[in-house]
Amino acid sequence: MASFQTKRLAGRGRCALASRTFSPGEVVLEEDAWAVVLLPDQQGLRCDYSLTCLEKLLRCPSTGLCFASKEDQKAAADLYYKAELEVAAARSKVPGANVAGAAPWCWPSHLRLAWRVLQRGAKSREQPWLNLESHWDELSESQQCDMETSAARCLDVLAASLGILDLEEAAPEARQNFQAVADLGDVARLVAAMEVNAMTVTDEELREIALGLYIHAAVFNHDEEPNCIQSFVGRRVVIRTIREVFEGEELCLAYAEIGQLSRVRHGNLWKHFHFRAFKTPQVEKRDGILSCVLAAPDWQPVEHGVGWDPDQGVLEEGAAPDALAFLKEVHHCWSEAKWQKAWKEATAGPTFRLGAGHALRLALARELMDEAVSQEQWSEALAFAREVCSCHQLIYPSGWPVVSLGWARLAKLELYHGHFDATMRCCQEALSGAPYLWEDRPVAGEEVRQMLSQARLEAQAASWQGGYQALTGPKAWNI
Ligand SMILES: C[S@@+](CC[C@H](N)C(=O)[O-])C[C@H]1O[C@@H](n2cnc3c(N)ncnc32)[C@H](O)[C@@H]1O
Repeated sequence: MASFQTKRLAGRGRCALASRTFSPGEVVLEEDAWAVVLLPDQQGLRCDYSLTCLEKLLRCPSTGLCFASKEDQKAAADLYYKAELEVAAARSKVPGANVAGAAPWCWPSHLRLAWRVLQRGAKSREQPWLNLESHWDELSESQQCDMETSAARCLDVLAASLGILDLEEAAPEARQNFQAVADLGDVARLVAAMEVNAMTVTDEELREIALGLYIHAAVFNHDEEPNCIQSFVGRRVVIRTIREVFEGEELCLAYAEIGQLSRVRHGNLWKHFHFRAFKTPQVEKRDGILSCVLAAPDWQPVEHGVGWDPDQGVLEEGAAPDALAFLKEVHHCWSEAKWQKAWKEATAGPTFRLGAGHALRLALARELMDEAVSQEQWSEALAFAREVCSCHQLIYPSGWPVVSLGWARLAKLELYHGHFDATMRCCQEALSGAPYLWEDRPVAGEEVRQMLSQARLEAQAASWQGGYQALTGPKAWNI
């Protein structure tokens, strides 16, 4: 039985409704991408097909695409790579003809994804994108015009990939493949739908690496308190429940960072997904923590804290002027990468300080932790890793992956410092907070379990010998 049924609900479009009751951590959907593209900064570092990160990749001289192995290259060839090679060949034979402008592998990520989706559809003569929400009617005329221009480019490239110079004279199979998807209006809607439906693919450490279209996962709506979470294993998405979900309840994901002030998140949801999100009591509470500024002499929160966002900086609306000036000063140091100075001002200033879960405090603690790790300053790294974990606990719901990853990193540093009880606590938090997280990260999960048993043994030995032994330093920083 399918885990969910798709139904249309007023004001929400298609929705995924649970077909039965689910326990926390159960898989509700596992799906291969219909198409994926690496983000520009990952090209040349990862396999274009499997998304594996490798030092040595096979590089295609015609397209610049890189692959981890001949098998990956072959799998990509069947899906999209052969078509892109045909485009490269057409471009080199007749410069400019039919394939004007930059090659598709140089296009912006969403358009590249649309092209790969279209190409696969032509080959299989299917158009699964016709069901996707595109918000076409809500786009401005100039946006629609841009989408149509992009659609025409996709169709030009598709024709080139099929060896079509003149449709009338094309080989019958190529012509039928092309005609199966050639409606310009539909392709323009496909381009628009990529903005709304593409999922950001992340690696084991939750870094953004690719964009993917997942036809079934695209049914899941957003919720401010989602009951499901997605993770990625190569090109595959795995969606799991993070709490108990009852039969008939809607299965939802978070489209945007929840450890961010709601006004920033809601603005982005409106801009990119065309719907209004509302504040829940938990969101109000989280907003208060993320923007809390403390004032001397008794270090009580100022009445209106000051929000901050890495892209938008200090958010002024409704803020107390002197607290605002304080945050601007800290932000100024942050923007100039003066992490230590910013941290001092933020946490040891005479008049104002940042609350324990303030968004800027978390951003600074993360920067300082990473910097200390890269410089192998392990006691600083430990101090900031602790800060990061305590900020996480205040901000994120339990079971959130970033929280468990934070605990796993801290465990490593605690172990290095011979703090075996703390290591055990961190490992247990990492493993129990989001047990499902480690299923998709078997190597990292094994590392956490090994740290836990090592810390247990060391703690026992220390209690017999009355002291701790020096340990070898953290090896790879891969969790
Ligand atoms: C990836 S699609 C999700 C499935 C979509 N409902 C459909 O009909 O295909 C994203 C779109 O779903 C709608 N949506 C998602 N979450 C929503 C929510 N919480 N409230 C209202 N609409 C939502 C918005 O139109 C959004 O652009």
